[in-house]
Amino acid sequence: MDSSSSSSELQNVTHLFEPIKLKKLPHLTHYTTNLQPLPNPLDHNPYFNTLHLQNFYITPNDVVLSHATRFAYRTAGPRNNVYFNPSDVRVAIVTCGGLCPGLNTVIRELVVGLWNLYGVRHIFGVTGGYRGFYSTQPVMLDPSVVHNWHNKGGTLLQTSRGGFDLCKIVDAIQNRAFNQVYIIGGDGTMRGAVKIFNEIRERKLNIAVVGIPKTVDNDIGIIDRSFGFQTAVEMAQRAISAAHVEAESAVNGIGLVKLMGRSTGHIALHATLSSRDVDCCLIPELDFYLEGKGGLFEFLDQRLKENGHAVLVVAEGAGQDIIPRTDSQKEERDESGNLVFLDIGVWLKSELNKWWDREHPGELFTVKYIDPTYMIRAVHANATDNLYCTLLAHSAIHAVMAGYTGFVAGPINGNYAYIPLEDVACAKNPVNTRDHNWSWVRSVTNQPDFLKSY
Ligand SMILES: Nc1ncnc2c1ncn2[C@@H]1O[C@H](COP(=O)(O)OP(=O)(O)O)[C@@H](O)[C@H]1O
Ligand SMILES: O=P(O)(O)OC[C@H]1O[C@](O)(COP(=O)(O)O)[C@@H](O)[C@@H]1O
Ligand SMILES: [Mg+2]
Repeated sequence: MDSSSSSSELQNVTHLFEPIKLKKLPHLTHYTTNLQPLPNPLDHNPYFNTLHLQNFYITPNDVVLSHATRFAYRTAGPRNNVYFNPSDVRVAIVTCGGLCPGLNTVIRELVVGLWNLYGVRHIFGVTGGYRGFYSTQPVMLDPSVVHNWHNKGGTLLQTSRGGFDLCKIVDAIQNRAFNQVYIIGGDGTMRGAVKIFNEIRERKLNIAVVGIPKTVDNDIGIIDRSFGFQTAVEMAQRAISAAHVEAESAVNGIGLVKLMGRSTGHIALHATLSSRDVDCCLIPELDFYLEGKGGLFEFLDQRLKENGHAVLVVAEGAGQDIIPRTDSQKEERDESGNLVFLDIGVWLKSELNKWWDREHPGELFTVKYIDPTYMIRAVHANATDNLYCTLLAHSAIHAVMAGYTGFVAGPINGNYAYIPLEDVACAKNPVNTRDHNWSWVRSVTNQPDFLKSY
C-alpha cells in the first residue's frame, strides 16, 4: 500500500479552508443609469464559435485565488453580455512614466483586439503621457497603423513624467467623448488612474477606466510580475557577462554593474541568480556598509585573494542613504515627484579605488564600471513578454466591454484576473530579504548579510 495514503500520514490542513474573500470590481451600472446588457458581439465573430466552444464565457463563479492574501479575484476573459455598443465606443490609449519592453505590444494588441474581436472603429492614441490628454491632439489608430509595433522598443505614443492635472484630464476625456480609457503605466500612473476613475465616477460618466501595469522594476504588487521584466533581466545578464569578462581579464579586477531598480532590487536579484557570475548583489531593500568586519571591502578583499576577480551588481536605489548628499540634492525630485538618485555605481567605483590605494598601495587593481541603465529597457519585448502583453491587452478589453471599470488586468498565480485599481495602486512589491529567494542569492554569492554584530 502507498504509505502516502495511509491515514496515519494524513495531516490536519483545516487552515487551508479559512474563508476567502472575493474582491468586488466596480461596474459602470453601479453609478450610471440606463445601461442595458447587450449580447456579446463575439457571438457573431467568425473566429470565435461561442456556441460550440464549451465554457467560452467567464461566469461570476470563475475566480482566481491569491494564496498569499486569501482573496479571490474575478477571472479575466469574455463575458456573456457587453455594456457597450461597439459602434458607440471611443477609445483612448495612453502610456505614462518610464519605458518598459512591451509597451508597443500592449498598444498594438489593444488596437487589434478591439478592432477584430469587438468591431470597435474609433481608437485613439493620447501622446506624451498624462499631459497629452489636454495638450496634444490624439492620433487615430487602426490595425494597419500598429501592425509592426510589437517589434519596436519604447512607446510610439511617447511618454512623460509629471503633467498630471486631474481636472484638465477628465475634462478632455469628456470633451473628446472617450468612453473607454486604457492607461498603461507604473505605480505613479496607477495612483493617477485611481484619481481619474474616482473623478469620472463622481461625475457619473459612462466611461470605463482600466490600468495596465507597466514597470521594468517589477515594483507593483499583487500581480505575479510585470511585462518587460523578463526581457530586462535578459539584457541585464549581458552586462553582467561583460563585467565578468573584464574582471577576469585584469589583475585584481572588479566588474561593477549598476542595474535599474528604484525601490526594488528584482532585476538585480533575478539577473544575479540566473547569471551565476555575481559575487555580491546590492539592492535597495538591504542596507550595506563598506568598512570593517562584515563589510563589503572585507568581503571583496577575500574574494580577490581567492579568485583574483569579483563581480558586483548594484541596483540604482541601493545605498542611497550612505552616499553623502548636499542639502539641495536631498530635495531634488523628478517631474513626477520621485527623488532624484545619486549614481551609486560612480560613487562605489570611487570608494573602491580609494580603499585599494589605502590598503594595498602599489598593487594592481581595476574597477570596470558598466551602466547599462537604458539598454535594458529600451528594447522590444522578448517572446515570453510579447505573449504576456497580448494576453494582458485582451484581458483588459473583455472586461471593459463587459462594463467593468476601475480595475487592472494581470496574472495571479499564472491566471489572468481583474484586480481593483485602488488595490494595485497601493501594493508595493519589495524584495523580501527574509525569504528563501534572498537566502538563495546569498548561498550563490556567499556575500555578507551586512548585519552588524556590534
Ligand atoms: N500620486 C499621484 N497622483 C497622480 N498622478 C501621479 C501620482 N504619481 C505619479 N503620477 C503621474 O503618473 C505619471 C507617471 O508617474 P511616474 O512615477 O513618473 O512613473 P510610473 O507610473 O512608471 O511609476 C506621471 O505623469 C505622474 O505625474
Ligand atoms: O530616466 P527616467 O526616464 O526617469 O527613468 C529612470 C527610472 O525608470 C525606472 O526604470 C522606473 O521607472 P518607472 O517608475 O516608470 O517604472 C527606474 O528604475 C529608474 O529610476
Ligand atoms: Mg514608478
